[in-house]
Amino acid sequence: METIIEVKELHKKYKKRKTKEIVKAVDGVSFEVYRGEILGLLGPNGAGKTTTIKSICGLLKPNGGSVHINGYDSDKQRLKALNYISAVLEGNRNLYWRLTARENLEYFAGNRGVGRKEVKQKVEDLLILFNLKEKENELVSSLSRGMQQKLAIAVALLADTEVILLDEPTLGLDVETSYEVRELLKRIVKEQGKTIIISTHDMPVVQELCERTVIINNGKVVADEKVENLIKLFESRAYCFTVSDELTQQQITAIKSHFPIYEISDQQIEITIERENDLYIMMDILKSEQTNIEKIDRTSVDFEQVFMKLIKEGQENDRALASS
Ligand SMILES: Nc1ncnc2c1ncn2[C@@H]1O[C@H](COP(=O)(O)OP(=O)(O)OP(=O)(O)O)[C@@H](O)[C@H]1O
Repeated sequence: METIIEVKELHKKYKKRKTKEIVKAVDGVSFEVYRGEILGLLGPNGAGKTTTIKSICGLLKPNGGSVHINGYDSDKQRLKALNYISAVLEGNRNLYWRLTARENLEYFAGNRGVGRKEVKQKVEDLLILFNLKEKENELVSSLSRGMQQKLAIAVALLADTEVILLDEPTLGLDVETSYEVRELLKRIVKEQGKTIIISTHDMPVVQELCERTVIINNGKVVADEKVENLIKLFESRAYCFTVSDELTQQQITAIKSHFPIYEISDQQIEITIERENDLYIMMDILKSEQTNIEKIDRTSVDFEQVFMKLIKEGQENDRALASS
C-alpha cells in the first residue's frame, strides 16, 4: 500500500468570538491515506472532521503538525501538494447557479487548465457518466439538490486530480440519488484509480463504500481500521443476555459501572466485553438477585452500532483519564 496523504500530529485551535474560550478542534490527529482507497472520515458533530478536511486541502492553516500530499509538504510546498487534490465541501457546491450544467463544466474545465480541444470531450464524458445529459442546458438553480451534488462532484473530477475530498456527499439526498452517487464513487475509484476521502454521518455509506475508516472524537482519532475488521471485532465482543425476570436497580447500577457499553431493554441486556472474565462478572451480577438467565447469544452488529460503541468507549476513556 502506497501512502498518498500523511497527516501527522495535526493541531488546530479556535478562539470563540464571544467568550474568547479556546476550542481544540483538532488535537493531535495522525493518519495516512493509501493510493486508490475510499477512506471514511467519521465522527459526531463537532468532532473535528471539517477542520481536518480543510487543513488537508489547504483552506486552513493548522497550529501544529503537518500534511504531506504525495510527499509534498502542504505548507512549505503548497502549490505542488495541492495539485493532487480536489474537494467538494458541504454547503459549498462550487457552482455558478446562473449558468447551466454544461456551462459550469466548460467554465471550470478552462479554469483548471484543460486544453480547448479536450474540454468538449471531457465535458461530454462527465455529463454521460453522471447521468446529467438530459439536464445539460438547465440552469443550476433549477436542478434538484441531488443533481447539483452530482454536478459538483463532476466539476471536482475535471482537474483529474488523484485525490478527491468529499464532505457529506450524500447529505439531504433521496434514497435513489444517494445510491446513484455511491455507485458513481465506486466506479470512479475502480475505473480511474482515484483516492477518495469522505467525511460523513451516513453509516450505510461507510459500510458499503469505505474499506477503511478513521473515526475522530473531540479532535482525536479513536479508531483507524478496516470497516470489516471493526465489525468483526465488535461482533466477537458483543453478547446479549436474555433473562426472565426484571432487573433490580442495584443490578442496573452494577451493569452500568462495569460495562461502558451496554443496552438494557425489557428482558434483554446487551453488553460489549473487554476480557473473558467480564462474562463471569455479568453472570455474577445476574445471580446476585437470583435472576434467571434464559440464554446468552453473540449478537451481530452493523457499522452504525460499531461507530456508536467506539464513540462511547472513547468518552469513557476520556472520563477515566480526567479522573485519574
Ligand atoms: N471558525 C470557528 N471558530 C470557532 N470554533 C470553531 C470554528 N470552526 C469550528 N469550530 C469548533 O471546532 C470544533 C470542531 O469543528 P468541526 O467543524 O471541525 O467539526 P465536524 O466534525 O466537522 O462537525 P460537523 O459534523 O458538525 O460538521 C467544534 O467544537 C466547532 O464548534
